[in-house]
Amino acid sequence: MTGTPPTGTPAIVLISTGGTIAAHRTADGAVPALGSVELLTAVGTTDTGPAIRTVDLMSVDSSAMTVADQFAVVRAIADALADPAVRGVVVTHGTDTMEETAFLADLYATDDRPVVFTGAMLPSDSPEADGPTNLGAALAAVVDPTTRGRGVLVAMGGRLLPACGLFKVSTTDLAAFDTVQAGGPVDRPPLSHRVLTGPVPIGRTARVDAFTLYPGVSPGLIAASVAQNAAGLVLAATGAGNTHPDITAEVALAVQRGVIVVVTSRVPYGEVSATYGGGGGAVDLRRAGAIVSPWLRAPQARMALIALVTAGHDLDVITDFFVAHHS
Ligand SMILES: NC(=O)C[C@H](N)C(=O)O
Repeated sequence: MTGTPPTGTPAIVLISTGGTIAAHRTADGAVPALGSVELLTAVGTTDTGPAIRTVDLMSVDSSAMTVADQFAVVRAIADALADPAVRGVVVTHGTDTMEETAFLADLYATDDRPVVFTGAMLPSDSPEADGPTNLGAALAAVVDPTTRGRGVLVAMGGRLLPACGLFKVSTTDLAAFDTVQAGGPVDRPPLSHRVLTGPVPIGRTARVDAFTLYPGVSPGLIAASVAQNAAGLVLAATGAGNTHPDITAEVALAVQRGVIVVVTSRVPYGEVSATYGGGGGAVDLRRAGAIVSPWLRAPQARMALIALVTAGHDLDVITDFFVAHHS
């Protein structure tokens, strides 16, 4: 099943980036050590499925990934899919930021071929390592006809979930991910309504900061971010998108300076909506010029805002984008 078939021959492309799936335990903590060929060896499959072309892209803990690294992953997927003989792509990735990179890849996914991210919660040299099972599931998902056209998927702990709306729910469980909308995935806009159809950017991308809000949060955090030329801000507000009136006032100032502000929630599940007023409610934040993100939570909203601002989209397009990610 493995090998390095040349461009133009039917194949799955496996891109490795590091993470626990590739990690060995050391005296200084677990660190990535394995490349894609070693990951495949651990799966040990011997069936007669398509050959696998391997790409060792990077070897990092995903918590240490930069935005440039994340875009490099998305470019590697696009490079792989540029070969029409490629059936689909599997990406091995750390779980800490998998919801961000997989969603970024989903934003740029413009054809039906499956792209499946996977990782592990236990290092590869652990007796109960979950990586080989997860990688086997990801490889099987790529050749399963039912995964075509479903956007980027994540195979972990026996579950196959869409990247859109995904978040890490456990620091330890093998089924470490869930989706924000209990009962079903968050709708992705149809391919015909995609706004990120251009090439995946190379070089500088827009700076977007994200803050979790809480009682007593200082509006100065937002002011400092604006002073440091953030192009966008994502606020993980309390409840269904609410905060203190002082934050609303600072948001209004940021918006006046051309900063795009997206309000989401620090609560894991459920819709964020403009329901409450009182000066700090999502009704007020929206009046101050913020966009309310109904379903995308802060890590994914931030990736979307980085991609949309970098592509030069204006406030109307960006507002429509968030609204289109509905239930
Ligand atoms: N389970 C994991 O993969 C966690 C690891 N720190 C990473 O994200 O790379």
